Amino acid sequence: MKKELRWFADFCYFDKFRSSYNNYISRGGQLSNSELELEQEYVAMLYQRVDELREQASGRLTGVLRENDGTRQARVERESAFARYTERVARLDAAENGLCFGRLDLRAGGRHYIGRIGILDDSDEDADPLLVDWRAPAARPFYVATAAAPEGVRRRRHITTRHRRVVDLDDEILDSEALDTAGGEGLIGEAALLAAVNAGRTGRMRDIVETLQAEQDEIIRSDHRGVLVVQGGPGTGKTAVALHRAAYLLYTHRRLAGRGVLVVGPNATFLRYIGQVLPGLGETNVLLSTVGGLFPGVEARRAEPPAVAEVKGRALMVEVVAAAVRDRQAPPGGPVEIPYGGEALRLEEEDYRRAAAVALSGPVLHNQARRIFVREVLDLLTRQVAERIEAVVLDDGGRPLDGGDGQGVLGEADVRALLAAGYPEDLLDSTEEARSLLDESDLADLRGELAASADVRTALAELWPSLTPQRLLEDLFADPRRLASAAPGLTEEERSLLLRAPGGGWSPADVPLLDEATELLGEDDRAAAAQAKAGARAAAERREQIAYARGVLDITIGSRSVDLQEGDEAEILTAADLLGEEALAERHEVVTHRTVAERAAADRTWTFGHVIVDEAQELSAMAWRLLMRRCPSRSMTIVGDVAQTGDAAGTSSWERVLRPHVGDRWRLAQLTVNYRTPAEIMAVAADLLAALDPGLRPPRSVRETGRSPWRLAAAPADLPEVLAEVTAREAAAHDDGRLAVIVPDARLAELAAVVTAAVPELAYGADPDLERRVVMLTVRQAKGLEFDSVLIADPAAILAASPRGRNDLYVALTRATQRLGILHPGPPPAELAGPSVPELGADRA
Ligand SMILES: Nc1ncnc2c1ncn2[C@@H]1O[C@H](COP(=O)(O)OP(=O)(O)OP(=O)(O)O)[C@@H](O)[C@H]1O
Repeated sequence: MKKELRWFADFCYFDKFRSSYNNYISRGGQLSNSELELEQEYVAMLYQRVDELREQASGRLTGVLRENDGTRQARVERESAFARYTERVARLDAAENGLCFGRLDLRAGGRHYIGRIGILDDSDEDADPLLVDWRAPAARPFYVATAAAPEGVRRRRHITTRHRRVVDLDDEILDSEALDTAGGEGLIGEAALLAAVNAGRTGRMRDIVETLQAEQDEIIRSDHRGVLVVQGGPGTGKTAVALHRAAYLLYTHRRLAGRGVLVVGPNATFLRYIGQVLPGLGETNVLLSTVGGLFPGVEARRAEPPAVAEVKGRALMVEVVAAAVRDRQAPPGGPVEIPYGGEALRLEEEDYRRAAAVALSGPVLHNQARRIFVREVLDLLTRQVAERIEAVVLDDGGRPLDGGDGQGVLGEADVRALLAAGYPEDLLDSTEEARSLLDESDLADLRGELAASADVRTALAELWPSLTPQRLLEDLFADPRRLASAAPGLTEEERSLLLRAPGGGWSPADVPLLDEATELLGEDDRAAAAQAKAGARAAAERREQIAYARGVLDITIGSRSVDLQEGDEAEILTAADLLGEEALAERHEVVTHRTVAERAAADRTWTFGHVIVDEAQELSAMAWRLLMRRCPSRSMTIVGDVAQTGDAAGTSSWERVLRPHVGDRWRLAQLTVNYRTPAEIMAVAADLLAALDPGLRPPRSVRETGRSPWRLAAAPADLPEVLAEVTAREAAAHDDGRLAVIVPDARLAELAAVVTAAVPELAYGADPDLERRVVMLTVRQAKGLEFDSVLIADPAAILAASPRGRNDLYVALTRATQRLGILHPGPPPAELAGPSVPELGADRA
């Protein structure tokens, strides 16, 4: 048997694929050369068309940049044309690899070629497209048609290309008659899938448009309205499906592009891992973020113990934050004296209550209410000062006192008294009669003086502070009394977990609290101060625009083949001079040049057209509140696996998570096939899952590898050295794949130090580089990722580290696409002592 066929047989042990192997063999394992050539011709024609389209779009882009009509209207039009052509070029670029990957031969005659983008036949408007976008309805049968339900398709062909060359064809005949006449030519589509899932990992997730499976396609194309929960075991393609759904929705509902799609993932490493998938599909109106990244201006880098994050994530924190705000509006507990004009003004508690009641009588937030409160208190203080003035210059009957000349005009003594009482000097100049001192405009001036007084301002700031969410939380966490008052529902011990000195930055679990606080506080007074800085910002923006313009020139002129006219070249090559960065910047001055994703990232109040949440089981109740605010339409796709929940604040029930926000108005879709983890490894994970919850069923693996996972015991003291040696051996034995060593949180630093000595290329740390061949991760870091080979060190410590230890170990066990080894100090944990993971002989150690 030929080597390739043996390789193929390796992957065809599994029953589901034995038939496709047999079919391949019965075809003689031969590809028809003439078929290959025909497809090559067609694919070459498609690439040529793409090249033409790209040239056209680049030429138009250059044209847009050369226009210099300075009217606002022209600038707006230019901006929109610029965005359109830039996006078009990006889409065409993104489609370069695997432009065309399928063909459907229809029972009714005719055929569709399926690819990454749609290409129309310009020469004949009525003709079928030359290439059908994978998201178009006409492409759907490519993913869902079966022999039993062929959807009008006679033959489905997978076309594999490499660098514009067709290298393989796989046909599936979906018509039983054709199957007979074709002499047993049968179902071979799975070969492309198996080739994809068996391919070596690169540290970057790939798109799966060429091999999407029916259950995945159904989810991707399902209605975008409402909340869709996609539950599936490890490796079932939840992340892949979520990302392809984003691409599908943006293609199908173009207006979504204006508001963008938010994709939320568990950490920065994961976001980098999936970061290429959507741009690779030509979609850019997507913001990838963690929950911690969704509060502009705050970088949530602070590390804190899981127990602290768990308390911060509880739904009860809604009340705590609200109470913390209310406490900042509490009466002072007695009269307040405010120095003014050499004497003290006095604010009774009752006065405070009255002002506060007025301030809070409408639907206003703390900082808006403050403005009303300040107005009320200033009115009150103004009256007090006025009364004092009157007491100085009026007699008991309200008549002016004799100023010394018997005419009722203020005398020197009166003026001195008024000045001492804080009455402004300039008002006294033209005054003849005390009563006239206190008309409306005088009172307004008097009020203005009060408002400007430093003492009055200090008192007001204490009575009703203008608060940023940061200050509210810092004050709250720094003061046990404030915490006790705001969080009576927490135990003493839980409150002490929240205590910390001000400063030191913010943690991811703080971000939903900051967001919650902002909702109650509203804009603080610093917004006004910020406006004063607007001038400086405008200048900075202008600099940014100029830098941008320079970038535009570089991109459009330097790196792209543009549609040059005769003699244009010299001109365009000096376009920076011709247009000038300044001039170009000006053209972009009125309308923003930032992408939807950039604008959304900078704006806390931005609401997205659709929100996708990955590893959604990990999110706390507070994080859900934040996300729901970002998506008032509740058009959401939530993907996760409640059996993989590791975060103490996470959930084991979608119902519990969603009920407060959407009641029972959500749909559940399930993914059942595991594309990542081979059956041998999944058997180990299944034992653990049964221990976790006998009701849970692991997903069915799509393949076997014929390789059993193994475990190896080490003396506890030797574990680091043994791990280093095993890692080095494993890395050397499979030098073309990615290897991950998954370790307990608490041992990362210690084990990394020893393993690095043996494997210097090891990546580890807060945000490790997944493209390195060998990486050491905690379970939390490994969540959502996958590697060709995985070593797990000290599983007992992973189990013991948290109440969700079994979930964590389940995650660790299901990261490998090929090989799994487990290194345990002393005897193995009971969960791993079964026959599915045999102990390695001493010779392998
Ligand atoms: N239809 C498919 N064709 C090819 N590869 C696929 C397909 N579906 C899934 N895969 C691959 O299977 C692997 C697992 O997919 P993915 O990471 O999306 O699973 P997941 O359900 O999110 O896993 P986990 O819950 O463990 O994070 C990925 O490499 C993905 O590309």
